[in-house]
Amino acid sequence: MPFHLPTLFITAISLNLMLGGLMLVIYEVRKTQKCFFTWGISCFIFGIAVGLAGMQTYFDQAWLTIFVADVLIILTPLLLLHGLRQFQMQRPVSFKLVALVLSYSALPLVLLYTAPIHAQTFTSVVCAAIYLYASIYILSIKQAPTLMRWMLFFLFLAHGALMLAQSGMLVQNLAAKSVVMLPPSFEWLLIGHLALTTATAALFPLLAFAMSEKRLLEVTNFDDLTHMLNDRAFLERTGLLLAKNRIQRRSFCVLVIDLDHFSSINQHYGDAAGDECLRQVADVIQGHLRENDVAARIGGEEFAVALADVDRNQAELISYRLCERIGKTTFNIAGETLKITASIGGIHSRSSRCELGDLLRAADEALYTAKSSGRNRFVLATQA
Ligand SMILES: Nc1nc2c(ncn2[C@@H]2O[C@H](COP(=O)(O)OP(=O)(O)OP(=O)(O)O)[C@@H](O)[C@H]2O)c(=O)[nH]1
Repeated sequence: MPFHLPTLFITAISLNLMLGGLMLVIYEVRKTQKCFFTWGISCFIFGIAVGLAGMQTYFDQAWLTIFVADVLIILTPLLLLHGLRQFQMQRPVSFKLVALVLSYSALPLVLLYTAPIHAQTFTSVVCAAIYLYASIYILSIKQAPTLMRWMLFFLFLAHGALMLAQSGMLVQNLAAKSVVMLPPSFEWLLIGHLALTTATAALFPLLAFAMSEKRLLEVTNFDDLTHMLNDRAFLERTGLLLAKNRIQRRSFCVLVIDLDHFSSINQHYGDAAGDECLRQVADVIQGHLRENDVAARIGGEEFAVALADVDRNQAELISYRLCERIGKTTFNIAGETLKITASIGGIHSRSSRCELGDLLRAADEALYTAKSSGRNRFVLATQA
């Protein structure tokens, strides 16, 4: 079915103006994310470029309807790529790459703009190269959710392939005076182009919101210093583990690990050294637990561990190993090696009715006993 070319142009312009407006609205509420401003401008520029290109048959000014239009068409994916770089780096990014590619592309267009199909072939090849590059670039944005990264990869790849197909078709019709004389299948390419632009533009805000959501969860659930769970997340996850244990009538153990005389590390080596020590202790703890166990930093130099489905012997063995491993680890801090010990208080419970608050209180009491009886040891209480 042949399409009416002016209708396609008008649809493309309106769609891009709408998408550009949407991006600017998002930028208005998320001023720190400059990428939305860049993507918005990219949509507007594409709308203007399509408008100029659409005037080819009505307005005999090739420098405007071909040269300027094609430069703007190349600028569109370049700005899209620039926005992705701003998004990835989360800081101002230099426009050097955009300026460089644009000037190298504008030079051949100065020679080609009197031959519309030749100019458009060149423009399509440059755009294809930028889209293909963007498809590889998006895979390097590791902080983006995997599914979204792959969706954008395929969209950019498809856009690059479409642009190559467009240039192939243009090469076969180099004798044509304008795109109006091209076969109807050319219009299908334009429709594909519109569909891909819309899908890509719709994914960008989702990408940014998914990232903010991820960051928010990190801030609320994880400790910045050690990247372990924080006390809030520990209570939440251990509560779930305990509920599961209740259903399966399995025994449960909570350990509270407190570093000994930690204030002296800060006093002798400084707070930064103390921080590094905490990070390394966190690694030691996490390296000794099973996949289903929950470990967290619940206070300054205090950690907690919830062990699901362990009998008393296993709980003792784990407590002993943790104490021994922390005590034996040599911490390399600011060129110096130092040692640190930990005291562990724990509660092993066989009751399916135990409450987390009670278990933590009992573990704290056991910790107090471990500290007052000399430190660098574990005390494990039992709740029937
Ligand atoms: N570097 C660093 N120090 C911290 C952090 N949070 C708490 N601390 C320090 O941890 C120390 C805890 O001191 P205390 O509660 O007296 O305990 P302690 O010196 O380990 O002695 P005992 O627990 O009785 O063996 C204090 O000096 C805090 O400043 C942190 O995030 N980084």
